[in-house]
Amino acid sequence: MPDQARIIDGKAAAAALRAEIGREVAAIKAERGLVPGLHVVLVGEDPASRVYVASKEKLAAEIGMNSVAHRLPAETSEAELLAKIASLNADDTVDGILVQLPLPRHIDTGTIIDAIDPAKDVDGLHPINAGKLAGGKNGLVPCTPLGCMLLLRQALPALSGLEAVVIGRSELVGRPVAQLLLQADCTVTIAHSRTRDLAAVVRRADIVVAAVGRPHFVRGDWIKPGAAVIDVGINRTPDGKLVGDVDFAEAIHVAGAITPVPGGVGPMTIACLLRNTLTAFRARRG
Ligand SMILES: Nc1nc(=O)c2c([nH]1)NC[C@@H]1CN(c3ccc(C(=O)N[C@@H](CCC(=O)O)C(=O)O)cc3)C=[N+]21
Repeated sequence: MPDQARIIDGKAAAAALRAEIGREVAAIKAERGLVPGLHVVLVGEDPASRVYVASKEKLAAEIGMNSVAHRLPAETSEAELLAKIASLNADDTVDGILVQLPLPRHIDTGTIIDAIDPAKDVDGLHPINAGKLAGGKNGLVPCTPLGCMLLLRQALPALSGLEAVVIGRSELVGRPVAQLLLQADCTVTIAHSRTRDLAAVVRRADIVVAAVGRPHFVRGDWIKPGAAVIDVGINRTPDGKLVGDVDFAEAIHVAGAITPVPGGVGPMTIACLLRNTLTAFRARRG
């Protein structure tokens, strides 16, 4: 075995995926005069959210989509946000709606997500889409889990029968990525903060997906030699550096393949948002 893991280049994979979507958008425009539309709604001034929304807006525009960011003040009421969503639901030129999370505390996230037309829910968070995923019938699938699977398929020729351990059980990542791994015929374990002897559970895994939100949480000696490691964590250290949930410096000497942070799952998440917008366009407008 080589003494260093293959680094899975999410930045390159995301650029290739965006280029492919861009070609499809151009063909739709040429053949039908239609432009898929992505609308991102941001409430408030959270600096990280502003950066993410600007990046989504820019990348959607770059591939020729109609890209609109709706920036609403922090004091926007739940009723006002619901009215905004209702108007986007009713607008036929809107294919994808993403409400950037987290929302200000006075707005109930579940109420807002439930109000999005499931056919336009490019985040894949609406209970209809989550329910379809749990039943193995995909509607719109959450972007980060989709990105994880695309990166995993680059690292491994076949997933069927492999042991996968997902660390984290969030609605946004842990649960949906576990469903996708199950669809790929992996044997799936969802581990979390109450899991006993987590290190021993992770050591069984041919595939590790770390989505806990704690810097350097997964240690090198938890990794089975040769395993594929997908690091979903985006943690900012006190000195402003981005680090994942996996101790990369340790894990790289044990894993067979590993995603870096930055440059791994993050860029794929945004590329998959654009892919979902195209998927929603096709499902709605043929
Ligand atoms: N409704 C909703 N859907 C989301 O999908 C959603 C959200 N809200 N709220 C916040 C989280 C976070 N998220 C990221 C997307 C891309 C990068 C990304 O591209 N990261 C770069 C680095 C960017 C940097 O330098 O800050 C990288 O990992 O290489 C990170 C994080 C989507 N989220």
